[in-house]
Amino acid sequence: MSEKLFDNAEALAGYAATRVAELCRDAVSENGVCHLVLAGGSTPKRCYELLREMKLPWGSLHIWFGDERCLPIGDAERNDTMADVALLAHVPVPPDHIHRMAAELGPEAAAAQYAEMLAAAPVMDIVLLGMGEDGHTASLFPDNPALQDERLAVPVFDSPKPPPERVSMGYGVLNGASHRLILVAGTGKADALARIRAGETLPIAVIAEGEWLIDRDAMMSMV
Ligand SMILES: O=C(O)[C@H](O)[C@@H](O)[C@H](O)[C@H](O)COP(=O)(O)O
Repeated sequence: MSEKLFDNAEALAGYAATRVAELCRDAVSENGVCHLVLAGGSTPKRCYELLREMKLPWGSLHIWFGDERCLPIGDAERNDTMADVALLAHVPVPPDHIHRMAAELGPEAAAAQYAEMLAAAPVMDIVLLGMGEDGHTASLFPDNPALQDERLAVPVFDSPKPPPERVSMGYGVLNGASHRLILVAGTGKADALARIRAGETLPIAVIAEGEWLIDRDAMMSMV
């Protein structure tokens, strides 16, 4: 796995935005289109705010979501709401190129619908991922049955991180993508990073080769 270490979260976000822009341009110049999977949570927000200022072929981008929380449309805690506020409301991605998870329908119905959309979609070009303090990524949490679900999109119940019901892309889609960028910032993530380095197979450790972008706080336990 390739790792880049940053002095702070702002530097990490700045590099991540530049790298995403570069990969998007590459995909569009090669294939005429770029399928970009956004991460949820709080870490990527600053990256999205910086990305929206960049010159990108926005009309050629398709936006997907790595996971979504089963909350009403527009709920402030939804991952697509964060993406809208930080990025999508500010850039001219065609609305029909934004492929939202219908998480408001509940885990099973939303996962079935998104799995159908993914089955008709090409391989994702870029997947952005975060990591939780327990080593989860997207909504694939430790000891959760979703980890063994091989569907393209999977229902998630009993998430230890609220809300308990979610939908997530499965490992097949995440690992089948052309590029993965994993954004890890903050002292809260140091323990999970140390456990992964010690060989623990936390959910994010099952993610295929990717570019790990880590800030100094998250590396604290390594020094
Ligand atoms: O719905 C979510 O919460 C995210 O998809 C989740 O996987 C997130 O990426 C990690 O929990 C890290 O979250 P932070 O970036 O807020 O630390």
